[in-house]
Amino acid sequence: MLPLALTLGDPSGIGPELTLAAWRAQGHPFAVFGCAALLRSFAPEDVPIAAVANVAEAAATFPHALPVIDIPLPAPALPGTPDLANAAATIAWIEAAVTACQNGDAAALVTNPINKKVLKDGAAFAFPGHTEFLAHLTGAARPVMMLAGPDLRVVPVTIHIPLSDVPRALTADLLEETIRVTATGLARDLGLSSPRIAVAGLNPHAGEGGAMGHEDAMLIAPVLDRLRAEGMTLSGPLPADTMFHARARAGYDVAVCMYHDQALIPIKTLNFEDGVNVTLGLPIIRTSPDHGTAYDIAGKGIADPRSLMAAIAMAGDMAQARWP
Ligand SMILES: NC(=O)c1ccc[n+]([C@@H]2O[C@H](COP(=O)([O-])OP(=O)(O)OC[C@H]3O[C@@H](n4cnc5c(N)ncnc54)[C@H](O)[C@@H]3O)[C@@H](O)[C@H]2O)c1
Ligand SMILES: N[C@H](C(=O)O)[C@H](O)COP(=O)(O)O
Repeated sequence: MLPLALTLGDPSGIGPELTLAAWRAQGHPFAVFGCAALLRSFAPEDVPIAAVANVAEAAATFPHALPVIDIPLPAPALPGTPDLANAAATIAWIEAAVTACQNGDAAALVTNPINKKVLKDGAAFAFPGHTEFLAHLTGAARPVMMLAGPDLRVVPVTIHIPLSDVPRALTADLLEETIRVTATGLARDLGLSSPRIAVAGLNPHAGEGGAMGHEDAMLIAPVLDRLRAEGMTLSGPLPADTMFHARARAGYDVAVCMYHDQALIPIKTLNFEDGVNVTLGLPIIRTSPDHGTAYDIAGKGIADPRSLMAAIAMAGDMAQARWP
């Protein structure tokens, strides 16, 4: 199978050191889209760094050196101290890696964490994160963020918007499209042909019959009724505070939640070390670790590589399932 395309992410975050650890693990082969000089600057002797011309060359290189498709940084990258001058290169790594996937040179995209504000301030990055940027680059109409771990899968319907904007952003169309993309993605890439989908309410106690809000009964429930009539297996709108204990989780394959933290608090509580961020609804496969740039520990050699390694493994498994 083809190698993966791995982007280095924020060069001052923990992505570079996690990438060295992922290469040492010698899991699914990958080509790094990043800066060879940066990686050489702190790679130990047992991790040789080799600049390669393309992903195909990376396949032969990977067993004995970390292959890098080199797009050099303009400024030194100090761990934990981002430099806005490096924002454009960070974005260029993502663009080049997506092109490699679109050209069929790479099997899937795995992205190390970026810092959205650094990219916005340093390069006028106009997107809330990878999810929306990758949809823009690939022409995908409705990208869906899913966080998947051994104990839970979650999908936030609304993502990187202020909590105060959630009720206004939560439309029947968005909810319906998110559920459809989720069901399709689980069937195509994760072998769940008729996924059991639990849907959270927006309000406390799912609105308490209207006493604590109307979105649950007036917006969410009619969408679920419509999709159930098509044959989908859906439960909800459920009170979110009793959806995530072990017995509740045994009753579904994925939890669709109304906003970012309603989804990400339970998954990062249960599976922070090995959770994976998967973007559904794209024409390419994309995974990412479930964590961010972790400036507070960058360069200290204590960052846990397991989430990145899980993202690499999941990307390889999804590619194998899609193109056996
Ligand atoms: N996939 C992504 O690109 C992605 C994901 C999440 C957050 N972010 C971005 O990262 C930046 C920082 O976000 P944050 O502070 O909310 O979250 P964070 O995940 O960077 O850090 C939260 C805490 O978890 C710790 N942590 C994170 N990853 C770790 C690892 N692998 N091993 C050990 N400890 C780890 C950090 O040290 C920190 O104490 C923000 O700009 C955010 O948008 C990007
Ligand atoms: N909300 C995501 C998480 O906590 O993992 C994170 O910001 C990544 O978003 P993108 O994949 O859109 O960059």
